[in-house]
Amino acid sequence: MIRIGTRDSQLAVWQATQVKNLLESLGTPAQLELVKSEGDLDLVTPLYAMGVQGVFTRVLDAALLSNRIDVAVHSMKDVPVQLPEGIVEAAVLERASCNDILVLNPNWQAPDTGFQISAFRSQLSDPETLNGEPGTFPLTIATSSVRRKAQWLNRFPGHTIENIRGNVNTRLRKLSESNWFGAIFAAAGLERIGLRPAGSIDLEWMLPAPAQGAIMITARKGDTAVLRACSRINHTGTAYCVKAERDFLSELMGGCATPISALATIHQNSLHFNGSVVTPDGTEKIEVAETYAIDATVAAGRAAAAKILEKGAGPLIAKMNNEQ
Ligand SMILES: NCc1[nH]cc(CCC(=O)O)c1CC(=O)O
Repeated sequence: MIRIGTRDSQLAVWQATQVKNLLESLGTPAQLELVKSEGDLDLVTPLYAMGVQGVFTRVLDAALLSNRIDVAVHSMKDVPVQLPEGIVEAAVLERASCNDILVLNPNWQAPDTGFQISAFRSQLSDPETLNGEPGTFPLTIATSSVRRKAQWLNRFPGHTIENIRGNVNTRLRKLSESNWFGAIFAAAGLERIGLRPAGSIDLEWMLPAPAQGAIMITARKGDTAVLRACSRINHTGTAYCVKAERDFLSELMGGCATPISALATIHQNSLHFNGSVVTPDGTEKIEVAETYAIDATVAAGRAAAAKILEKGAGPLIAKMNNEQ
């Protein structure tokens, strides 16, 4: 019997249940153990200001190391690139949507100043930078992610960003009780639990967090039976992509508030890698877009990091870290 540790939010339990079902479909019985995390208990402090890595993962790490659970299931983007001593990656499930989406506030009051919501909608779903005048109306958008804030302000410099915290259910409620235009969410988080509101807009132009939309299973190092069972539900293509994205992040990372984005996808025999570094105020952005042969994937993330440093990302990251 494999004991699967998970946070107790609806999304976390859904993800852990996926793992349980997959393991059981291959003949390994499993049960869920629900654990509360600091990231869920403190709903006021923005994540980047909590000052530590792994606010969502630490409690599960402790439960693993003290043998109260056998595996932990995480949204992979919440897992620090450096795993604690004694804990290893056991498997990555096939990635769902990696997009960020804008959920519109159903109670937002349109101003009577000629703001064209339909025109703005088509700007938002346009993957390319627009010619015209993007987002000249000063909207307020909610997110507590410095990465989303940076990319939003880079595209819509006149907008205001408000902080919003909590699991997806809490954030949807806060949005509907606010006067904000909308809030940014990971598509995967809402879609998995059937909460993606009709009319939400996929932000194709916004580059996701490394490993967004992927589910990671961790286990104790050397726990051979558990690691073997998990390896059978690993999705190799996803594992390659998220490894490249997290290698890129770990090569560049200086502080936890650095808005670094990355997305790797596999097409036939190549791995396409897109990465960016944007200053938190949105004024400066450096991007890379590279294609690597699939057999070079082990090095793809580091190669892309070297490329973006060549393009001048180093001083930008250093400047942001100094502002912490
Ligand atoms: N940081 C919180 C978090 N961690 C994982 C998800 C959603 C699922 C995913 O991206 O894999 C979310 C919610 C969000 O960003 O809106």
